[in-house]
Amino acid sequence: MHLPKAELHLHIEGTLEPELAFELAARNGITLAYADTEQLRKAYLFDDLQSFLDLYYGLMAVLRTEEDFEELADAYLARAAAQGVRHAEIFFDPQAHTARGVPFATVVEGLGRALDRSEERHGVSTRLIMCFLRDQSAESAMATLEAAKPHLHRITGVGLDSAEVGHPPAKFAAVYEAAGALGLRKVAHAGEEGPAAYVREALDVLGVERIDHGLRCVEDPDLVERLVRERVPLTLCPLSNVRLRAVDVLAEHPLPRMMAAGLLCTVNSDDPAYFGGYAGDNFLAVQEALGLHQEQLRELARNSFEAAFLDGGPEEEALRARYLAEVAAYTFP
Ligand SMILES: Nc1ncnc2[nH]cnc12
Ligand SMILES: [Zn+2]
Repeated sequence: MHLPKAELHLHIEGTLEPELAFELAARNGITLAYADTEQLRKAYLFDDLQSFLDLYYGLMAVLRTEEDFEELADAYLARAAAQGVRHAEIFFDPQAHTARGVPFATVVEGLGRALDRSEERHGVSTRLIMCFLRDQSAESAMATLEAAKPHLHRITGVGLDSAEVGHPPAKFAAVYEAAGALGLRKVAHAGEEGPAAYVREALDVLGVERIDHGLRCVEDPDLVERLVRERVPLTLCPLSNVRLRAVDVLAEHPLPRMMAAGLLCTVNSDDPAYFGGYAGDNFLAVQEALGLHQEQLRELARNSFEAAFLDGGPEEEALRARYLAEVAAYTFP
């Protein structure tokens, strides 16, 4: 049995496995540029974030109907549950779909159908976070927030993803302010490929509560001290960092140093279909490559529930307490 954990950094479109991509392509009459799943998998050799994003956005062409999004999310939840995920806060990229003519409602209602059944079917509680694509305009982000308004009962928060360098958080100050006014929670990718200054800006200008990745904060000791003091959670994604060359090899990942510095670290899978593993696989990989002890793994699991958006009243707090009790009671094999 896997250590119980929350997954807080997971792009649902990044869970599209080659087998499902071909199935959906056939169903929707789309021809992929790859002969088969094997050839597609061979294309998963990335030099950096952009080389991944090109493939990731391209393959989304197969996602067209509510059923497609429902199947995608249900398949992820089944896999996550099998690796100990008890709570998942799931990102989606509405602009990557609306730009292809797929309505916002199709995406969110399709995902929502799978999420509605998740506790019963998979034993996984869920939240949905819509991400703005930072390499698109601020106006497009604002229009996306507007399109989300009829669906806010399904959406917990907003995030910021896609190509980071050259697209600093401040570009999205107005849309984050508007999202906050609607009661949405705020997170943002920062310090994945971009500098530590982007982490600072995400906190100061956007008012985010968590930083997605945040890896490059280690280059700025004052920032590390602040993140520790303010207990800002970082949603790290170790296998992603290796595949996108943010670190050379997993054995050199700064996770142990970051934990030792007192940072509130969590371990997540980012885009597991592309980066070689789901949440449990990431835990196992850091245990092996970095020699983390069992109590450090337990700390990561505890952190994941502490950083989760499970503070919306007594029912959510009770759920969080139950998950934390499961972590405390877990015995390693
Ligand atoms: N790791 C990542 N960084 C930025 N944008 C993304 N979109 C999907 N995965 C991403
Ligand atoms: Zn990400």
